[in-house]
Amino acid sequence: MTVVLRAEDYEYIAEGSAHLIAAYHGPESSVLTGKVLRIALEDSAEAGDSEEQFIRSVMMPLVGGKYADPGTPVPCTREFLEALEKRVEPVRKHGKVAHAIDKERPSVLLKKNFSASFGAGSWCLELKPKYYLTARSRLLPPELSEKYRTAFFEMLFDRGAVGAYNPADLLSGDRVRIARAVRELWENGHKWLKVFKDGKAFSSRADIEAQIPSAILLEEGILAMEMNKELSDNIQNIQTKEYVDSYGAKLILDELLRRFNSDRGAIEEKLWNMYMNPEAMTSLPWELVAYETSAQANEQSSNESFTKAKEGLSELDDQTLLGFIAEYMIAAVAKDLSIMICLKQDETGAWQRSVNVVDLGVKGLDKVDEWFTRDSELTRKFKT
Ligand SMILES: O=P(O)(O)O[C@@H]1[C@@H](OP(=O)(O)O)[C@H](OP(=O)(O)O)[C@H](O)[C@H](OP(=O)(O)O)[C@H]1OP(=O)(O)O
Ligand SMILES: Nc1ncnc2c1ncn2[C@@H]1O[C@H](COP(=O)(O)OP(=O)(O)OP(=O)(O)O)[C@@H](O)[C@H]1O
Repeated sequence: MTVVLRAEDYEYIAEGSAHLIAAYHGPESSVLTGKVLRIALEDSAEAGDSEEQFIRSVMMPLVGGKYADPGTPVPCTREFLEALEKRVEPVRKHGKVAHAIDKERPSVLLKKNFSASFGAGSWCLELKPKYYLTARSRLLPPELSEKYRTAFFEMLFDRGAVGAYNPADLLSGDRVRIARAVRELWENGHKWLKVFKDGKAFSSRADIEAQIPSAILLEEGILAMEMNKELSDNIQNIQTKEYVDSYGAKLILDELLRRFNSDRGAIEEKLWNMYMNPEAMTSLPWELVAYETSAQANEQSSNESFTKAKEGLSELDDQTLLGFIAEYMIAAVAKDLSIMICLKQDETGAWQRSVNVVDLGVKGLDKVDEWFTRDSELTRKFKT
């Protein structure tokens, strides 16, 4: 699709470590009104086109097609990206790492603006239902067996990071539990709950309260989550399926690197073929799945099952190993997605509500080492 993009028509919404999102505020346009641009930052792994394909083929069937928008790639010029960078620079709130806009990209993604689905007067609550994953495989050494019982967020909670927030509450479909999770994030001022008005993020809870009582806003958000239990169930299913954990993923990746002469590019390419043919994905064979927690209580049996599973890796074919990695990478996307709850009160006082999901882009294989190191350290530190 070809459209004329002008930097002066765009306002900054937000950014992560890989993309910057800018909303259209220009003259009425059948193509651009109500849309955002998702613009790659330097060092972001994926290109716009492949992200759109990944979201369409892999993530939309999993989260539910009506909740997501894969976007449409549109060509852009270097001049546009330079002008846009100049325009948004003074208001940018960088992610964990600050990156410039990647001016070499030939296209950007045009997507629905889920922070302002109802136009002017829209409020939006952005919730990140992080971190559900618990280990499910025998490819976890016995010394890290705490992971069989403990979800990632609980380990962080133990370090005082997120109060009593529990993503299982947020995704439960039960109003009381959802309220507990949402209020916890609100009261802790945690970044996994952000608020936007007309597509602009607030920088403090006090600024929000000055415009609307938080009790009203949160209540509407909680109700929207309760009414969209189907989405919660879908996200929960992806986050809690039987995956290898980061330790298992690293072992499998190392095995694949040996087979493909240490070429991550070749593995990523094969993985990509798999993403585009999801029916080719296999499920974890029972030999690699643990589940019986009694085995964990018995250290000898646990040691044996780990050694056996680890040795067994070399006997599994490439397709099976790639299938484990593909499913693990998909779970990693699901643990980092955002739910955008858009709300608007009409003249009669009634609220309109829409619930959508963003940040469904594919993650690069180079992340596995980072996740492995962090998970292992966190698990070892937990309860010490
Ligand atoms: O590593 P985590 O769990 O802290 O999550 C990162 C996020 O941190 P946060 O949830 O805000 O604490 C981080 O969010 P911010 O940039 O801090 O807003 C990103 O979402 C990052 O994903 P990616 O590397 O850009 O694909 C996320 O990284 P991965 O999901 O790739 O690990
Ligand atoms: N379609 C959208 N409509 C409105 N706002 C959006 C949309 N997509 C993303 N955003 C906002 O922009 C932020 C950054 O987008 P996103 O998370 O997709 O960036 P990223 O850099 O790829 O990811 P990460 O946060 O994982 O680094 C989101 O947290 C959300 O606040």
